[in-house]
Amino acid sequence: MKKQSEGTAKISVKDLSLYYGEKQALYSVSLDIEEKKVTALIGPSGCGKSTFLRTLNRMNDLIDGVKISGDIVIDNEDIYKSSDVIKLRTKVGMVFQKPNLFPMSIYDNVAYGPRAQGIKNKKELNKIVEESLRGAAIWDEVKDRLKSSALGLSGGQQQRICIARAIAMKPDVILMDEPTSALDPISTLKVEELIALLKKEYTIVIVTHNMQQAARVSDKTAFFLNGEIIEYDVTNNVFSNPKDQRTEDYVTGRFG
Ligand SMILES: Nc1ncnc2c1ncn2[C@@H]1O[C@H](COP(=O)(O)OP(=O)(O)OP(=O)(O)O)[C@@H](O)[C@H]1O
Repeated sequence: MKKQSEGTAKISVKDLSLYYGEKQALYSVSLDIEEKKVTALIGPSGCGKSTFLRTLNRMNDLIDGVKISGDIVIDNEDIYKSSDVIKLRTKVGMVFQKPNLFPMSIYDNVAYGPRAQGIKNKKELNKIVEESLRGAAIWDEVKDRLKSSALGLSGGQQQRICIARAIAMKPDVILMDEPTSALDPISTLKVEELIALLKKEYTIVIVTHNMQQAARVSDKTAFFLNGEIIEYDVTNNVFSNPKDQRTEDYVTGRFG
């Protein structure tokens, strides 16, 4: 039973099903995602975690033959009924598995989105770039080389620049699809520390294969299996006191 004392739902998903052509990938998924918390999506390969994540900013719309039913309400607005996908993707930013910076300077990468939105004033752009890099805990490392190529940074630094690029759009929600799977342990730790800072301001949903990571960074965890949510609870309960045998088997490493 869901307790009423829990935080406010920023995102409310009801009865969401998704098909890639004939193949069903999500089965009537319902989930309330709390504001300014970190929600982890875990489960074995192919269970639908990334598919689910991508529905939250309509990234699946870009794939041919995708059919979606159900509702996703963000801030009282059904995102599949409103047609303004650009506005949605500004509000719900995304960070991918591999850093995907543009072959341009650090500054231009972070300023890219704001410029595309029409911001041209240099002072204003400088402010956004600095605030975003500070917000992504990488300002001190790059402040003296803002005009150098972003691709000259380490993978971990590049991923934090990707996070800065997302922050520069002033989103409410940041989706992260296995953001540390391509990183070494020290860079992973830095990104995890950053996630802990970011949740003061943003609602974060993260897909991870790394169970320790889910346990370290998230407040709530949803366990997916074959396109369904098997268990969704406070992270500590999912890992220490799971209600479903399948969750227990997964978190204790019996399959996956
Ligand atoms: N573009 C696509 N076209 C067709 N089927 C797809 C597509 N993307 C994903 N699928 C299928 O949908 C199911 C769910 O995939 P999804 O990538 O969401 O799982 P996942 O849990 O994120 O897996 P992983 O942990 O391996 O990334 C899988 O069976 C996958 O093969």
